[in-house]
Amino acid sequence: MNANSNNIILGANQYGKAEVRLVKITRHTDRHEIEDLNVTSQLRGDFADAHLLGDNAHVVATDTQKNTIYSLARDGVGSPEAFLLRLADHFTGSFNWVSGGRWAAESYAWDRIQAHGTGHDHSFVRNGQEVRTAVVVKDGPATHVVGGLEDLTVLKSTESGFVGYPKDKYTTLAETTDRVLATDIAARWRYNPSALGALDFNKAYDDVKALLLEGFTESYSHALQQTLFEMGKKVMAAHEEIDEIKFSMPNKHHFVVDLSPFGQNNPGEVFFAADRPYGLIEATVLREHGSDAGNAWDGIAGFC
Ligand SMILES: O=c1[nH]c(=O)c2[nH]c(=O)[nH]c2[nH]1
Repeated sequence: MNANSNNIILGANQYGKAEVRLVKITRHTDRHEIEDLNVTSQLRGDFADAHLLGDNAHVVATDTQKNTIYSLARDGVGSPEAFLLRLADHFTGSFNWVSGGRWAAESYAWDRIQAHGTGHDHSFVRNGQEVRTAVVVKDGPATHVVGGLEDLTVLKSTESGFVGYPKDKYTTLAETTDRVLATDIAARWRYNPSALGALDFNKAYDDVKALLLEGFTESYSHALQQTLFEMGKKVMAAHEEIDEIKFSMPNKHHFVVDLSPFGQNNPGEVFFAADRPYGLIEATVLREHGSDAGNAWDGIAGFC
């Protein structure tokens, strides 16, 4: 123990406004567009005096951060990732003691209401399929962008089994070569920083989502672990700008109900869909020599 080991000092810190709900309607024509986000802004930099002395000279108020989110949205959102990058540039460019930060968004999709056979110009219905996520982390010169989605619920009614696992005195699970496989896909993917300038984030998002869904369907699943890896490999093979993808997926068990007390058979038709407990399968799929992740993953909870 050295003489100063009892000194108490300030460690990592960041602060900002969390969960700013923003709806942007673009009405350049009678056919309106809607963008719906939940945005969090957190600044990093020289904020020591605020913590140590109560001197707020560097503290860009969280209320100001909230107002900035709304003001920058006036010029359009575009994509969650592009919007967060604009916020990052704004704050680091406007205050020389702000060296970086973390900006995150969830976004919620809306579809046009189909009325009289066509999509309505200004009436929408929430598309509850999944929540899109985005995170921008800027620390000095490095900028990281992580796209993602969660709660994309999928199920395949066959072409899945689970056999060959170790059996001990606690094992009661019967092997099966035909079961229901269901999960809520949560995935986050990290873009190579050198690819950011040229990216159409909305196009990449739509394509990654489609590939994840295709990957889930494609081959016979020997375990959710195998299916997870196949899904990740498929995304990475098609998107060289993505260096890493993390998954967290519950195995939502569907138990075949014993109908024999009622004199009925049940060849995999009637299930008890248990909501808990569930298996929880998590893994990262990445390029062996991909870009350095830096601190891109800090603060992204629920993934390994
Ligand atoms: O796809 C699966 N992976 C597991 O690790 C597991 N464990 C279990 O009981 N069932 C399953 N299914």
